[in-house]
Amino acid sequence: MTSPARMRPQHPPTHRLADVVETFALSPDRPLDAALVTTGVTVASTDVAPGDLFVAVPGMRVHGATYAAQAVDAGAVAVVTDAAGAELAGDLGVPVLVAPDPRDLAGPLAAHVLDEPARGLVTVGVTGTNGKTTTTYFVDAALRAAHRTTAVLGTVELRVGDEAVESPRTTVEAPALQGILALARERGAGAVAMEVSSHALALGRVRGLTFDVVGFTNLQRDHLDFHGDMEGYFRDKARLFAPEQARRGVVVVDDEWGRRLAATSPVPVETVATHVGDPHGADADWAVVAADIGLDGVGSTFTLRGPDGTEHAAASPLPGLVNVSNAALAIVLAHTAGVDLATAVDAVAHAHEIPGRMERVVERGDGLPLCLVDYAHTPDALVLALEAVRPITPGRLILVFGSDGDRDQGKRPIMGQIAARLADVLVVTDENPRSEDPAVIRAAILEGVRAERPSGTDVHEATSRAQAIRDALALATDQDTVIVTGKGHEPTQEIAGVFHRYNDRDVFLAAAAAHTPDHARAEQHA
Ligand SMILES: CC(=O)N[C@H]1[C@@H](OP(=O)(O)OP(=O)(O)OC[C@H]2O[C@@H](n3ccc(=O)[nH]c3=O)[C@H](O)[C@@H]2O)O[C@H](CO)[C@@H](O)[C@@H]1O[C@H](C)C(=O)N[C@@H](C)C(=O)N[C@H](CCC(=O)O)C(=O)O
Ligand SMILES: Nc1ncnc2c1ncn2[C@@H]1O[C@H](COP(=O)(O)OP(=O)(O)OP(=O)(O)O)[C@@H](O)[C@H]1O
Repeated sequence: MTSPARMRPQHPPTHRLADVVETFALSPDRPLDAALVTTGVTVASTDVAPGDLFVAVPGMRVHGATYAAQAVDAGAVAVVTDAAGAELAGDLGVPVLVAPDPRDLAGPLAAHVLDEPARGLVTVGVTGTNGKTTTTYFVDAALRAAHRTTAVLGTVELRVGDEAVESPRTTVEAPALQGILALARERGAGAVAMEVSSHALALGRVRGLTFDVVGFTNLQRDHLDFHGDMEGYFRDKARLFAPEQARRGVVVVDDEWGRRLAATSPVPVETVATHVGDPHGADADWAVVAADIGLDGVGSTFTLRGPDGTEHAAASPLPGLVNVSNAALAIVLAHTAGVDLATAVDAVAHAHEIPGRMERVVERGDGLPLCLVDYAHTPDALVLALEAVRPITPGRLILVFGSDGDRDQGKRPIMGQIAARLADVLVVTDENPRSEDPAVIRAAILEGVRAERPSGTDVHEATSRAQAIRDALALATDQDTVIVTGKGHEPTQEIAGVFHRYNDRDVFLAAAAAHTPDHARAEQHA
């Protein structure tokens, strides 16, 4: 698979270094050779391509200037940094260009050097605590119906047209983002949909990009270690709704944070209320006025009232009311980004599977249960996932799950308790144990399970995640649903510092292929 660092244009433009220095009022440490040119920008020495400007930013761990010599060895033509960085870097044999805030500059600098790639693209950004990935894929489905080639960027992957690479994080660093946008433009893409994390907003990763439309899903308690408190978290999210970042916005007003954002946003916003019967729906521009579980026994149908009062029959292809919310937001986002409303409604209803998000890996039938993979790894998300799957499960709900090591320990028994309350059969296993003893993590989960289900009936434990999936399939009939939660699309499992190639979907498919359905078992015994 291509490295994210290689998601760059093949034929980048060329800019004279002296012009860049003048445009951004940089202070060079020496007279500049008029022949010096640059063709790219990066903040990571490991990603330098010959011709790049290396922007050395002060980080939380280390100053990027520590790696300036490596960047120059890899072909960087100059280093942009602050005064402290210039001192750290010393004499590198290439110009050192000083700026007061190199982190803030990295995005605009990359956009300039790559000739403002976003200008030729329709751009949609989605932020919020939950639902970013799902909403972004729904938006991409609608954009694809209107623009033949699109790009979609987020937690799961960085995809331009048919080429995809694993994503290093939800929102990549600013110069990497501009590089991907330039690649998208080079490949003839018409539109880009991307997730914008709160970390990205706080760390300027989308600086230099003014989105055509941005969306807000919701705000729930999360990442307070980084943002300090809910006010700080909200302030960072709200940065996306500033005029230099977005032309227009669409805000889900189901929670108080969304209502506050809509009321204070400096850019024009449309509001969407997605809870049927919520009194805030009356004031919202768009509102979900009816919703029913039903589409193919998996998704939901719903009615979306528009600003002119017209009602539109719409559908979400994923189970659960949260996905009605995500689908409604995506439809309005795509429409605001120029997609005809009927086209957006139809495209979202038929959106392809989203890797690891309620992904249907095996369909029910021929002795096999419905097999789903979901990313739910918090107590709230686990409740939503199990509640969404119950109505489409004629038999038993079988859950394979665990909990991460080196992360929130308090949630382990809570997840166990929720699982025991909402699922019928449990297979407790490992997620990413990291540096912790996996048995200790499972024991904490099982403590919560026992609190809810002291009998221990239908509770199993498996020391290997792949074995847990095989065990679950062996227990299931075609009336049951097996759902594996926690890792979603993840391509690796982290155990004791080693990332092993591992993916729930692949294991599920292999186990299903090897599975001997009930009726065949009965025939074999006959
Ligand atoms: C808080 C945060 O996001 N930190 C990220 C940030 O750290 P930092 O700026 O403090 O950088 P640093 O590690 O001190 O290094 C300083 C500079 O030296 C450079 N460097 C460093 C090493 C080297 O060999 N060469 C080199 O050039 C780095 O690229 C960086 O520019 O830049 C680093 C380099 O790109 C990231 O590794 C690091 O992500 C950390 C590991 C991380 O886990 N980030 C998470 C929290 C994050 O961003 N998550 C959100 C999603 C959250 C969610 O919604 O769940 C995301 O968008 O993914
Ligand atoms: N609109 C929503 N409101 C509340 N919860 C949601 C919503 N959409 C999805 N979820 C829950 O959040 C989980 C993550 O969904 P999704 O991946 O789309 O969100 P995300 O914002 O990208 O989160 P992450 O960064 O963790 O991937 C899902 O398992 C689902 O249970």
